[in-house]
Amino acid sequence: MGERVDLWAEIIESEEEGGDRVKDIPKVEVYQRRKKLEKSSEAADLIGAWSVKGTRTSLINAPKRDSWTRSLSTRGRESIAVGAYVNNQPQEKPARRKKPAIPKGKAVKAPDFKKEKEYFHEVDAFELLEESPSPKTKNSSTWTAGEQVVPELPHLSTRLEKWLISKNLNRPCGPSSTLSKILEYSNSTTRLEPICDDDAFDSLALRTPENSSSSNTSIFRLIQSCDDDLNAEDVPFRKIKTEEIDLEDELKRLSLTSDLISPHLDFEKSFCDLLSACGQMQPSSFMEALSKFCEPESIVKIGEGTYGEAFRAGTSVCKIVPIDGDFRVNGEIQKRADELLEEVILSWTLNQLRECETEAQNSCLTFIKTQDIKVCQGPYDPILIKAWEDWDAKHGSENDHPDFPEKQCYVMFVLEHGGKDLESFVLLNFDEARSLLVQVMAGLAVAEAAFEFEHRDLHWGNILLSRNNSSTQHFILEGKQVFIKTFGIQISIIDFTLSRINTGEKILFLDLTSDPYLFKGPKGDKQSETYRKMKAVTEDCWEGHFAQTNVLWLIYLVDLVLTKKSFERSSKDERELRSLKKRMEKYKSAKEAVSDPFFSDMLIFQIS
Ligand SMILES: Nc1ncnc2c1ncn2[C@@H]1O[C@H](COP(=O)(O)OP(=O)(O)OP(=O)(O)O)[C@@H](O)[C@H]1O
Repeated sequence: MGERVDLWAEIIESEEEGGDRVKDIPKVEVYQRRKKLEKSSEAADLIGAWSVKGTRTSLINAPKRDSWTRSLSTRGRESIAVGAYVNNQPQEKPARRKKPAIPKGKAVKAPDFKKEKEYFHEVDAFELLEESPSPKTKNSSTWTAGEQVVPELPHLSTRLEKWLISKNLNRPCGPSSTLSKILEYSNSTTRLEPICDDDAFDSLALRTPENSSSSNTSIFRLIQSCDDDLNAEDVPFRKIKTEEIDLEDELKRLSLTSDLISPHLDFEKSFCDLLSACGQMQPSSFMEALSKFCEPESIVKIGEGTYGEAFRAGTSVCKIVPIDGDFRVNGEIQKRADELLEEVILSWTLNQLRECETEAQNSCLTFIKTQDIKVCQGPYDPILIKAWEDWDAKHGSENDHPDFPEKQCYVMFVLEHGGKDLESFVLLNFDEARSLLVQVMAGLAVAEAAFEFEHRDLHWGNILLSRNNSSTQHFILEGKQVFIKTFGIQISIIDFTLSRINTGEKILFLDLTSDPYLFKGPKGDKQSETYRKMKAVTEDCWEGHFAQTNVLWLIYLVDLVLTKKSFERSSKDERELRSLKKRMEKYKSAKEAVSDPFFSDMLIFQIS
């Protein structure tokens, strides 16, 4: 147990002595959209304020990713709570910065903040002045949620947050429940309804624009259950519930152990939500998590990205992404729990497309299957380090050697093995090339129809291919059953970091305006040009739905097949590809492209 401290005394002391220091801390903005960071200036300042740990490099002196290829780093995933908006029209291109419409046919109820306001007034009145008489709260923040504005940030949370941030303390999630419960209250902008029903997580993972109701906005505020009989690990989602909090009691127990305190209230909440979304009460060790999928000794590294290291574990692939650390990894600021939470939700949402029930309106197998997601903690296991070093010796890693401290946290995505990426996959003939194009196009069309999905980063590293014995694949697009000729090729789309989706509850997207470097890739390079075209199409309104971005990536793909992939083909085949590309330029969505004559003899519509 850590040393006992008097929390209020420390808060007061830090506000009195360290006024400047507190001022230097980034202001806590609750439930507001994240401020954009210019990579060069503001981000650098922010990074400078953090402690940056020296990183070891790989064995082979491979070139590290340059700033352009590393450009994902400053992106902050943002989301819009669908329920907060009232525009119920089908989505057209919205005006710049206008909030997008919610899915069709959903009644929207504006959140009721009255109760919270009353509640916080009560909290403020609750002898806080008596307990902490001197310092004044200088900055009162503004909460925004949809169109609602609640102009008072509760006194309690403001001061606690500042103090905690200034302490930069560690935050093991589980035991700090006393504080996190209070934070939960302080940060909440939605009704404090219990979410102890069995469907709490189902509603998070399985809601679609078609079946969602606007009432369940509280699903992102899961609090861990403290039931003693729950196994700490792998708690089923239905066991997650809210607790009734006796605030008076909590305040009386505000003398906390210093090693159980979060550095950031919102951060703590995100981390807890992330754990909840992964069905955990606390992070697992790597071995605990990995041993469910394979003999740990058999683990081999198979690939790497800017953020993720991919390992084969049995028949699955584990992509490990470090999070929340205060030092850079591979030259990049580590992603935060809230960003990963969104990627987790996005992955589970896309998984729903794999369910091919009779009443399904949209279904396909094109997006990689997410089998499990776990939060892990600890340094890299020696087995993983060996696998990393073996790969480095063979391929020369662009990433840093994985030296992580005891408290490092990660998200581990357990995915189906999707095969080889398009960059290295050898297409044998025109039929295989057509199969690639039609499957990507149909998959995007299905995801557009189901979730207004846009991938936004469909370069050849994010399309995996494998061969199998089947000749067709089943899709359902807006209720229509379609069989697609595959010529024995199976496509899997991965990496949803930049993707935009409407889950029915929320619109999840990444504000790419915060990453100007993404649009500064080399002139004439197809991938860089595609980012620039996306920017033109969206007019930097990244939260909006512009299915045309999917078409831009399809055009990129046709270009790539024509210019970068060599396979057996005739000049007629090339002509067909070129005219497909031309026609594509007129389409506004992948759904429109389905009816292109290029694909007609590959699609077999089932007449019901
Ligand atoms: N399910 C999978 N099956 C096979 N290989 C995979 C799978 N997932 C990832 N990989 C391999 O790992 C590499 C890195 O994965 P991914 O692109 O998802 O990581 P990332 O860090 O998000 O990348 P980026 O740099 O684009 O952000 C891929 O290019 C691929 O080679």
